Amino acid sequence: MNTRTADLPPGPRLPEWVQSAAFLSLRHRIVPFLRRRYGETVRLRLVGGRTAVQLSNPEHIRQLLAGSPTTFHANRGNAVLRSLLGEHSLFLADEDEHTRLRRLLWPAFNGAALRGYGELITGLAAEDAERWPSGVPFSAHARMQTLTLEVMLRVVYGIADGPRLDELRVRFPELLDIGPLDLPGLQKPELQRFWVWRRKAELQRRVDALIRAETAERRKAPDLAERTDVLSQLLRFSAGSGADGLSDAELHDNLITMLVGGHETTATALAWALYELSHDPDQLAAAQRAADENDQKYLEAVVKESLRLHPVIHEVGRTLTEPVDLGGYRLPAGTLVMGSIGLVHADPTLFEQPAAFRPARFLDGNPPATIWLPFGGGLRRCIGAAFSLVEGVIVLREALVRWQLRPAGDRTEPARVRNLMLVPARGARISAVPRA
Ligand code: HEM
Repeated sequence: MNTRTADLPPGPRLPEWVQSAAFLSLRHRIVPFLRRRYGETVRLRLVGGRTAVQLSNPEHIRQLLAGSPTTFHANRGNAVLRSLLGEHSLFLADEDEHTRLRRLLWPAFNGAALRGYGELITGLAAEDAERWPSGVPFSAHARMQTLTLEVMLRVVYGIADGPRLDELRVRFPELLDIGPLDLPGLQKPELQRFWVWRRKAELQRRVDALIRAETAERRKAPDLAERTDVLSQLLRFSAGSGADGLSDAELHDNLITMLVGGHETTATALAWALYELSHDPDQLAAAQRAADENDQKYLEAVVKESLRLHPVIHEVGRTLTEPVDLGGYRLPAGTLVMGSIGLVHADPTLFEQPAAFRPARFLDGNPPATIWLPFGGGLRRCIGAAFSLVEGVIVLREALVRWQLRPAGDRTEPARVRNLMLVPARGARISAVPRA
């Protein structure tokens, strides 16, 4: 390895708070600039004296993601996420705790389990597509958010019609809408007795109570053995794993984690896919043909290309527990090392014409996993990756067999940061008329 023992990589000299604020709110614009200005490995200084290093060379990112879990911690356990997700979240766990939780959650995401979700998702996607407005511009992002929330409620949580479902439909989006004003309350629980933070804390308590009530009922459900939703499967697997099974608190925290990790991410990927197709008659015709023939491979390529061109998560990070040689530098313990998914996906040496939307690039054998990174990688690769691809294929099929898409504006929609994700800044507006 080309290791220097000298300093950290070069990077901007602006004050920490400027670098942090810029990175938090404009990362997708700043990161390409930093790459051009300082090279493929760049240092950032964040508030609290924290050093971050951004990698854009795929081989360095591969080393980051394949690194030992004792050296490369997710360490996402900052107060904000901990307060929202709960201390037993897979997202926050490291080393043995992470391995154990992942083993207990995995059976609900493997191939056999995924096959069981298809029918339910198809029903929800078809029902939604039947209700699209005709000939009137609408936000594909808002529409897809409503639909993927419904998938979460019915397919992941397995909640049946009734007052609990109605209430969660309203409360979940409120809970997940986290603006800058909410952050102090999440970081300092003592503030939760006051002002807007009190309302958010009450909301979280109410959601917690609803999930606990659902879980308690489901445990006793007479049809638990036959149910295919994620929660029911986890309850069954857990009961079968003896004392080592998921505790109630672990189950609860990871249900919230799946909601946070899987709802808006999938909605965003689908919204961009519909937006891109609406602007490209040839790609739309190819995708419609695939929908008519139920060519799942092609439809999956559409979702994958959407995630390449518009990665929802712009970078994936690990914190070093000891010094590591990476990217040509000896990085000290405590450094937050980020692999830039956005830069790799936009690299013309890796993807021909990277700014073009071309699903076919995913047909003749996938691009190597080291350069298509929307779900991160290594032992922590997104546990819901296959789930969201299955969902994406079904939702696209049900929409495209029914609707002719049309653009509702020019093709210049930028992304903006929302809840740590990159989402379409203007909602990915499209219009649709029934297919002839
Ligand atoms: C297009 C949709 C999605 C995208 C782009 C996405 C992206 C990601 C990324 C980048 C990570 C971090 C991986 C890493 O650190 O290497 C992650 C982790 C995770 N995702 Fe997703 N995700 C999506 C859908 C889902 C769904 C549907 C679920 C669950 C139902 C889910 C649950 C999780 C969980 C629990 C983790 C933590 C995994 C771990 O630390 O072991 N995600 N996701």
